[in-house]
Amino acid sequence: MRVLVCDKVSEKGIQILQNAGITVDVKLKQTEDEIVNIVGDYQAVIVRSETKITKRIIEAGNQLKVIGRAGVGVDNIDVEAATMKGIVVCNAPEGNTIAAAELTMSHMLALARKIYPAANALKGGQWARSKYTGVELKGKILGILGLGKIGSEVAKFAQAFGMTIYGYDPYVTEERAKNLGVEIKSLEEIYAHADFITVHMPKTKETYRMISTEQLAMMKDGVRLINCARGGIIDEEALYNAIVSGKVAGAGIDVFEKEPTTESPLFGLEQVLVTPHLGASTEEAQVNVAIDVSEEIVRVLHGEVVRAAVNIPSVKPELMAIFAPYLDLIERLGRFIGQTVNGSIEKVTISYAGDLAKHNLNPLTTSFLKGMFKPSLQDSVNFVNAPHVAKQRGIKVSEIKTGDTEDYSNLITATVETSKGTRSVAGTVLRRNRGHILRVDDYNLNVELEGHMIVAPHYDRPRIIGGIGTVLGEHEINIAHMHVGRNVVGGEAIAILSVDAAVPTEAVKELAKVDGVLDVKYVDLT
Ligand SMILES: NC(=O)C1=CN([C@@H]2O[C@H](COP(=O)(O)OP(=O)(O)OC[C@H]3O[C@@H](n4cnc5c(N)ncnc54)[C@H](O)[C@@H]3O)[C@@H](O)[C@H]2O)C=CC1
Ligand SMILES: O=C(O)CCC(=O)C(=O)O
Repeated sequence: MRVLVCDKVSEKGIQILQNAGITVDVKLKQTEDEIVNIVGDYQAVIVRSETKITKRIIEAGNQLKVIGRAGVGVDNIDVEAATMKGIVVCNAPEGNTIAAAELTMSHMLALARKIYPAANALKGGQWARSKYTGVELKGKILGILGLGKIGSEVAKFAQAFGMTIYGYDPYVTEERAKNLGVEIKSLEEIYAHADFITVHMPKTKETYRMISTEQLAMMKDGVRLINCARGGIIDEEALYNAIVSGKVAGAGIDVFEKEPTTESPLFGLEQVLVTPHLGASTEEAQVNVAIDVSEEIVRVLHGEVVRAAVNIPSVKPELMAIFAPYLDLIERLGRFIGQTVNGSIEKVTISYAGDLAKHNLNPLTTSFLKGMFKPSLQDSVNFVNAPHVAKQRGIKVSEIKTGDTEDYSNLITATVETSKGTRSVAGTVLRRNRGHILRVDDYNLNVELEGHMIVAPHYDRPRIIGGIGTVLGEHEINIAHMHVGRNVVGGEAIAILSVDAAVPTEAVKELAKVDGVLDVKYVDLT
């Protein structure tokens, strides 16, 4: 067996592979074409963040069984293409947490004390003390967006410096935050009060450029920002303008929208401290992630149970035939819920009625959790780690089994309680093994769970559905199906629309303004 190592990883990991009888070829800084030409000879590939494993490479990897990421983010790997080809993608989710949290603190301290411009000035022959007077961290408010592994460590470190921590993470409960000593706040509150803001979430459709001109304007004058997560979460052009205008006092940036890069307008500003994606670059972290990913690769190549795969279910083969359509249905119900609830999730109850209830339903519940977390965690949540992620966030998960199904051979009902209310959905598998949603809260309907959907609770009165249609029409979005559920004439109702294209944020905002519409959620099930 042969492994191709495309980015520099610790020798300790390579030794693990070699000790398992695997031939290791280290070929760094290869172009996509070069990798396409050789990847057919390998069963496994290892990368860090630099090399992109594209669909072309995956398609050329005829013998590929596993792609290992020596680190957390798998956004440089086409996970969907790998999954389609049955290739396991695994990562090393924990080995570099401390390294990234410590780099964040380094940026924070360096920004507070203007270390970078002061050092440059001194080396350039200027002994300029008063120009480089800084601020203290003690007594300041730190806003942490994303309270996962790294965000939580940063919270602990910053508390040791006497900072007050405000946190925002839709997937973390008040209780978990309290245990971390973090006060959960809305984004608006953090923007209004924080002296320092640091981001620690994956790059998703939701987080991409989530800090841009509008958000920067809401921030306290003289705020300092740090991005050691993913390039693009803070809009680079908007940040540049906010620093030039004096609104933002400084920024520490480790990651860039385009990487690698040696050119950026931000590089010309002395208030900006930049590092070339060094979050995980400590000797310790590199040993940790290389060991973790190499052990995982050995497990995959030896056909053993994998621990940190981001794209495979763990269902016994004999149950797979029964479970397959329901695994897909329940993951979609989870994705639907994950995109339509308000507030942080505290409790999940899944009720299984019908023949399914005879089996161990753990994989199905796990599939629901995976779907529910997907909108925020993207590919870093998987069948192996979804229950662990729920536990980490203090979310209570329970299953109820009953033989009675009313009208369907199997009916799955998922109820999610959040800090802001409860949402319940029910679904089943109908013709051609397609998943259908049959109930949302108290409203009965029957809609195929796929593609692009809009969920809009509203008052049951004239002109509202017309208003929704007009907004979609103005955005050239075609409505494929529409279902309206109501219980009392003239009371509250819900509209579920299946549309033919993605709904841009602007259109969602306009839909929310239609008179009588109570809430609007865009659900992407593509
Ligand atoms: N600069 C570097 O070299 C490194 C960067 N990273 C990056 O740091 C980020 C965080 O990593 P971990 O803490 O290990 O991941 P994690 O998965 O433990 O935590 C991510 C957190 O972000 C939260 N989140 C998702 N969407 C959100 C939103 N819209 N608003 C607020 N919170 C949201 C999730 O609920 C989760 O708690 C990842 O993007 C990872 O790739 C990780 C290691 C090194
Ligand atoms: O491999 C690296 O150096 C980058 C680490 C990283 O960004 C991650 O683990 O998400």
